Amino acid sequence: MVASPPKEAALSSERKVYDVVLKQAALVREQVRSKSVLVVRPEMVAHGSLQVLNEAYDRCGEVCAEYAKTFYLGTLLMTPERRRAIWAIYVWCRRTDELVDGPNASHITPSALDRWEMRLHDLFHGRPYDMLDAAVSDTVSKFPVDIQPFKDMIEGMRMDLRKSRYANFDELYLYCYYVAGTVGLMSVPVMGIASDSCTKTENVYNAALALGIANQLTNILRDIGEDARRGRIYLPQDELKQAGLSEEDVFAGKVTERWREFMRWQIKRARMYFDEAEKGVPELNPESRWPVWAALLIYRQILDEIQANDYDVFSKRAYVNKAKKLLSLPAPTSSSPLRHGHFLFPAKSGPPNICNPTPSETGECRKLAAMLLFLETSASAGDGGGGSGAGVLAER
Ligand SMILES: CC(C)=CCC/C(C)=C/CC/C(C)=C/CC/C(C)=C/[C@@H]1[C@@H](COP(=O)(O)OP(=O)(O)O)[C@]1(C)CC/C=C(\C)CC/C=C(\C)CCC=C(C)C
Ligand SMILES: [Mn+2]
Repeated sequence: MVASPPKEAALSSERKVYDVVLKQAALVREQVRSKSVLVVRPEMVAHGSLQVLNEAYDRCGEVCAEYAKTFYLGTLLMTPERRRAIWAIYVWCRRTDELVDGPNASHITPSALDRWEMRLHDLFHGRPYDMLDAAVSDTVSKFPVDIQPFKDMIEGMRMDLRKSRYANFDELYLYCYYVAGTVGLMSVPVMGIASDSCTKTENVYNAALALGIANQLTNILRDIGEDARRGRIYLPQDELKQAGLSEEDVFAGKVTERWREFMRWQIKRARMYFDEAEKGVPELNPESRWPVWAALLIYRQILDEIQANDYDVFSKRAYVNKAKKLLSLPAPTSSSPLRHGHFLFPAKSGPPNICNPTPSETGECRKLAAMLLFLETSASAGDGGGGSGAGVLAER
């Protein structure tokens, strides 16, 4: 993604990534303008394979429900077309992550990632390799999703293969863009931007990028102990040094006052990116706002849990239990939204009013009830993807 010839070498990662955001926003603006209103094209497959395609999407939904309860929870409120498109993108992202973070990761090589990128190119050109790829092929044929964020996520996996230390936040930011900011860029064309949105497209994409960065920074802070045990430290080396901390302190896993001070700053920065992301949610298609709010609210609570654990990310794994997930799905009153946590749900973008639902919101309430039921019955309280699991998605 980021070919930086010498003259651009001085550009910060945030600037380089923002150029990608501008390109993505321009692309989708052009595509939507050419279609005037984005019409999801009917199934472009012969009847026989329609059945296979539906099965493929169903499988994607099962994988998302199994590996990423928080994201799956969010998708239950989306329209069926959008929901299954996000499932397909989720599965592609999970399979990509599993190449370097799954049970077969020790065998992965740069050439295997090159082969994965060739498969990506094929599925974008209607030549899917297997049924899970076919769901992504169908998704990208219906929504103005560009290949660049997918290629950049693979670049993030190459970075994970060759790099286990990050000199400064600029390096870490680029990594977070590659593995997580890209998810936001992939998702916006499916989530859709509200027809009455008055903000620039790039502002929505920037918020999506910020949610990815915020999620990844949170994920890194949650997994410091786990990653250190694998010999990986994502925390910026210069910031550790400034805090009077060394790599040995990270490996020793002691919670000292210096460590607490260091973590307070890391958490504060992650929250700043969540704040940036919040600005974009009200600009999304109404049916996509709530899934993103739910994912944002629940994932951000991991930061609260890290603080509640007195910053002990070495012997404890911060997670949001089901009760707290349920509580974080606020239900604003009919007159005005409740003030929840750190922000007020602006009337036009808050979740469905489940106190005095209007007829249109009754449908939303049914969906919300489905979400709550899913939470109640879901086996574990895992957050996000809950790790790489049994590798059932490994590249075949
Ligand atoms: C409803 C919703 C948010 C849908 C997005 C679902 C989706 C496509 C998620 C893909 C996640 C994934 C598997 C990415 C592969 C790389 C990776 C593992 C990224 C990390 C995700 C969580 O991983 P996990 O919790 O499983 O961690 P471990 O593997 O156990 O260590 C990341 C932390 C990044 C996830 C990034 C996002 C979810 C960004 C989503 C952003 C949007 C949907 C944009 C919303 C739009 C606006 C305007 C805010
Ligand atoms: Mn992780």
